[in-house]
Formats: sequence, structure tokens, C-alpha cells
Amino acid sequence: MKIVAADVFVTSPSRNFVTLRITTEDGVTGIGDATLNGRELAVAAYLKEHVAQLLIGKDPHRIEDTWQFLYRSSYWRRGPVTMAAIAAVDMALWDIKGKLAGMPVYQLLGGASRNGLRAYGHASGSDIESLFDSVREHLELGYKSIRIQTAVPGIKAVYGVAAQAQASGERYDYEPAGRGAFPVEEDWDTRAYLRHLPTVFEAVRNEFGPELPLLHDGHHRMTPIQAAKLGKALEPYDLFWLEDCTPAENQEGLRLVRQHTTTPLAIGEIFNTVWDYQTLIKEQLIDYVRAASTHFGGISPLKKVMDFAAQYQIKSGFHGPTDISPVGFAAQLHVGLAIHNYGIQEYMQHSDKTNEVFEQSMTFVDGYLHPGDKPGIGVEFNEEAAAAYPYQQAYLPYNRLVDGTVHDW
Ligand SMILES: O=C(O)[C@@H](O)[C@@H](O)[C@H](O)[C@H](O)CO
Repeated sequence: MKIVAADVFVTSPSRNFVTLRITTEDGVTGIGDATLNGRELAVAAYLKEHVAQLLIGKDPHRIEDTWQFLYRSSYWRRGPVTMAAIAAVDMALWDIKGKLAGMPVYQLLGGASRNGLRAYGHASGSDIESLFDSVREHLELGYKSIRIQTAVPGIKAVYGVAAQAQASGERYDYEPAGRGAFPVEEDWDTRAYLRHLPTVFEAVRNEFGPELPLLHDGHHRMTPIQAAKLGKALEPYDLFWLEDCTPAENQEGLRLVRQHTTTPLAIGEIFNTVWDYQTLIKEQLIDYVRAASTHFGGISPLKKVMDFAAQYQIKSGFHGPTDISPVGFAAQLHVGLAIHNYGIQEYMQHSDKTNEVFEQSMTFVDGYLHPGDKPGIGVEFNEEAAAAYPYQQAYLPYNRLVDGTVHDW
């Protein structure tokens, strides 16, 4: 069997998505997600100009061989653009394999290790009352674990806090990428944040009790010693995890954080390869792997990093914001269902427009996700609906400190 076509689609139903569709000579199709928030067209060009023609004539069954060929033959390894492109090919080939086998992808990865996947949602508020309302809303939706993000007094805009109530069908807990020709500038003050956050967690614990698993995302903005201080200060509130407490590229920095706190740590949404996790896993500097299938080279390497992490009792906590398309999201649900060391899945929920373009078969019932039992990944791409939503330029925001210095966002 041979691949006869590889088509790339860029569509913007509420937000931008890059999708690859591979077609075999028998007319079987597979789809993959190549969305890289704010840099979508770079991945689309990488796929269209450099990868599509290499796939024509290849045997779609040879997933590992095609992955290694794309990774090694380019010579220039790693990086988010390359790895998102390879991820889309990998997912599309798993999708095809599942369709040909008549099985959902999780069956091909070893079968289900659990009945459903525990998910967490994003509660946020500009003050304590609106935060409590948001937590209640998420509990009503069935979430059994909740991420807490709040405004910080004195700071105008903070990562993770929904700016306004969304219109019906546009349920975004938080959508950071703003449409426009230049990134929005936000401000930041770490000392104000460090003073404020423990008081927020104290209030949430007092209101919602000790049982509810609570998470928080530091979004790369602290130095190791600041992160250590925060982890320690949050210990009385028993967090499920503190995420991205420091910029991820400084792996050694986590040693310092670890020396000072028992708050569990999650990191890695900006990682692209298994090698980015080498030190963190071998030295047990983290508790949860935050990779996303879309930015990590697809289903194949995600399964590999989790098997490596399993030897160190490190669990999954795959990145699941709305900038991972329903295809990439479903792809990692299959991995999560199959692996033994599943931890939790971030789940923000896509908009109605997105769901019109990507018809999903996954379910979210009583706080648990399931990828569904359709052969392959279980998502259908509606090309006609996609064409009605052309690409729109969008950028993630960036931060400046009070003196004008650019800071991690
Ligand atoms: O934990 C998360 O979900 C975030 O860190 C993301 O929302 C991140 O900001 C976006 O994926 C950026 O595109």
C-alpha cells in the first residue's frame, strides 16, 4: 500500500489550526495536528514545501521508519516547527493504521489500562468571588480537579485569567493568542505574585475543603529560588501540582526547587523531544510530564517518554489547551488510556465552531475523558467547514517588568 497525497489545511474556527491529511491509494485517510500557536504558517510551510512530497509512494504502515526518516534525514533536529510537522505525520499514520485494523489507536498501543481519564479544568477570576464562581461552574461541568489562576493586585493582565465571560458556544476558559498584527504587551511583578498567591489558595481551601485536587501554573515566570519559595509557601494547601515554575530550558534549576519543597512539579509543555526530559526524569526532578502529542513528534514519542518516565514513578499530565486541535487532543487521549502511568489530562473544551470543523468522538462524562471506539484517532476533518474559516494572524502576548525589561510570559 502507498501514500498518494499529503494535504495541509490552515483554518481558524475561533482560533488557528494546522491539519495534515494523508491519503492512501485505497482512499483511506488519516489526519494529524501540526498547530503551533502564533507560528502556524511556519509549520504549514515546512509540511507543504519540505515533507509532503517525501511521503508520496511511502508505505503508510511504516510509522516508526517514517518518523526516523523525517527526524534524521533533515539533519536539523528538534525544535517546535520540525517536531510539530513530524507529529502531524505520525498521528495521521496511526489514524490510518487504526482505520485499516478496524480498531481505535489505544487498542494498538496495548489496550485500555483504565475506564476513563481524569481531567482538570481552568478556573480563574479577577477577584476571590469571581474565582469561586468559576470553580463552582467547573464542578457543575463535572470536573473533579481544578486549576486555579487569579489576577494579582497591581498587575493589569495576568496569564491564565479569563478576560471576560465568553459568548455561548465560545467557551474558552482562557484564550491567550490575540488576533492582530502585533503581540499584546502584559505586565509582571514576581514579588507581588509571590505575596498574593498563597492567600488565594488559603481562601480556596477554606471554601472548597481539603479533598478537591487543585493545580496551578507558574507559566515560566520565576527563578529557581523564587519557585522554591512558592512551592514551600503552597505546601499547606496540598497542590496536585505546581506547573512550569521556572523556564523549562534550565533543567538543572529544578534541582534547587526540589531541595526545598515537596509540592509536586509538572513541566514540559514547550519540550519537543524525549531528550528534553532526560535530566528531569533520570534525576526525578519532576512528578508529571507535560508534553503534548502535537509539539512532541506525535503519538510514538509520547508513548516512549511515558515508558521511560514509568521507571521513575513519574506520571502523565499532557498539555491540553485549546491550541492543541481536537486531533492532537484525541491522539494523546489514546496514549493516556493505554499507558500504566497516567496522571491527569488538561481539558479546556473547544468552541462549537472548532467542533464543527473537527467532528470528535471523544466523550467527557462525570469528569472523565474517553477517546471513543471509532477506528483510528476518532476525529473527522470537515474540509468544507474548514474553508469557511480562513487563517487569521494571531500572536501570544509577552510580558514586561515595571522598568520595561522583557520577562517570561
Ligand atoms: O498550561 C497551559 O495550558 C498553558 O500554559 C497554555 O495555555 C499555553 O499558554 C498555551 O498553550 C500557549 O499557546
